[in-house]
Amino acid sequence: MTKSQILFKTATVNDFLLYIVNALPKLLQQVRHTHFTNFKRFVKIMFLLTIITLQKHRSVSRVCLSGTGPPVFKDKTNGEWIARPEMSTVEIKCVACGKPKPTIKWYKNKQYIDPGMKGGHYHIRKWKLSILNLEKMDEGQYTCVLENTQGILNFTFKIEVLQLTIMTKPIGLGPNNQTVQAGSDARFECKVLRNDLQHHTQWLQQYTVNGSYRDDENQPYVNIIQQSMVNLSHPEILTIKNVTKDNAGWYGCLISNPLGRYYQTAWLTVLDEQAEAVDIRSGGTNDKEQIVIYIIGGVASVVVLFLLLLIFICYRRYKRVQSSKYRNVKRVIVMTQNENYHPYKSYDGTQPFVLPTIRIEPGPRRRLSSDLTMMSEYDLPLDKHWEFRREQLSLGEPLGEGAFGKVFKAETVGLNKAPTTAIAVKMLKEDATDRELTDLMQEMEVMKLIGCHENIINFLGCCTQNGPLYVLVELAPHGNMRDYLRSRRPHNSAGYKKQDLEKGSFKPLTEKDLISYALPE
Ligand SMILES: Nc1ncnc2c1ncn2[C@@H]1O[C@H](COP(=O)(O)OP(=O)(O)OP(=O)(O)O)[C@@H](O)[C@H]1O
Repeated sequence: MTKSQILFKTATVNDFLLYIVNALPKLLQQVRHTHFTNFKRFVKIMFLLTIITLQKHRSVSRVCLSGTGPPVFKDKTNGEWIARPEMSTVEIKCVACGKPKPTIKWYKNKQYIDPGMKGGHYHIRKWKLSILNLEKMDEGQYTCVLENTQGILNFTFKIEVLQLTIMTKPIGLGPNNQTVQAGSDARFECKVLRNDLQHHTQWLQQYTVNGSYRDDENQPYVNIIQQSMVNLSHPEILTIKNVTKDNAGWYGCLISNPLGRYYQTAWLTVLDEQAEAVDIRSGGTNDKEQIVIYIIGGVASVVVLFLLLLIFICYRRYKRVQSSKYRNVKRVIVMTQNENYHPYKSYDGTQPFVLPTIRIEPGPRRRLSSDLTMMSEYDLPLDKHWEFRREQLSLGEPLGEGAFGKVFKAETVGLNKAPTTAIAVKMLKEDATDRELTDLMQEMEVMKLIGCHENIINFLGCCTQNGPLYVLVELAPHGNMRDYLRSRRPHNSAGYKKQDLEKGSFKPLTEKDLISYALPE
């Protein structure tokens, strides 16, 4: 036996034990499934030695008989139970004699193993079955069946795959430092993160000798205050009930197994009742501060709400003022003051006439009587000479529409001392603009300046007050000239031929008519 080997001579079942190797990693590189990062430190590895009990050899014959006979084992792997470590190779053989020469078949757990199957890790060659790179799943019963015409022979091996595991000392977590009030309970916890073997947990309390926690050999002075026992359900937890100031100090958790130990200490701080009282007082102070903070927060919220309300009220008032301003606006038609403007004189071409303009002025808007369906937002200048009372006017059918105005047929009472007179009334459309109003007024002013003539449609008067602007003109009984001429145009558009005109059912214009229109009377 060398330093790195151990030899068991004539091993017996009593040698079935756990063997722990304390070695440098470089000596252990041959062990499969081992990986070491620190090559300087010694490590402990545990091996399990398994002892296999052997069966008696059955009908194994080294010499084959020459005569006819059933299969007989000539050579066979010893034992029924074969244990091999993972990743190793196992080889079992069943060599048989017999005449005729027997055939061999292999079965795993009664399942036939096809010798022609490729890619697996079973290799069957003559009388041998080899299993390469053993895995846990290869465990099972392997049977060889030998057969000839004279008989049949079989044998079953049980193969077991052993897992080799590197085991370590326990790995733990905790305990942590604790701070508790005197009279309450302290609780330490020490978790076992890894443990490969049965472990033992102890809780130790360190004490001082001459003010020191350690002796001359730097070993702590300790008392065992709790350890694993059958009736202790949670040995990893240490509870110290009703702690006093004397309980303050170092506490250690010791977890040990055959490979080593884990030891960690934690400090217990015990607060006395005075400190608690101080704490309560400071807690009271905190409460007061919180109350002050709540009060300030509440007041601030109220102030913010008040400011928001104020802003809202101011905004509403502003909007009201704005809208009332708008409501009080009136549009005033202003005729530019010009002493050359003489509306009652006939226009001689030398005097400029004034253009009406619209000015927006603040002031209450005048409300019209309800019988006037069309409201007027305008203040038109009163021209007493031409102003006609609306009451003496009754509107009739529409005559036509222009670009900005519409014309209605109307009857007047008392105009030019006639009982009733049919006239045309020109007015603005509903959606007229300021510009269209001034245009209509301008048209009216021009007619006033032109004066009266028998060959034109004369201006008769106007309604400017208490309602929309009406411009009263003479009625053209045939409407406008274009429509009048078009409605009497011959259908063939070939011109006015005397014979065509006479044949027509309508009353077309004659050449005489056309000439009479062209010539001034
Ligand atoms: N005095 C009138 N007698 C009978 N019908 C009229 C009279 N004045 C206007 N009309 C009819 O009303 C229509 C519109 O007249 P209006 O004066 O508003 O527009 P226009 O002068 O024809 O066109 P624009 O306003 O675009 O210059 C005319 O085409 C005509 O058919």
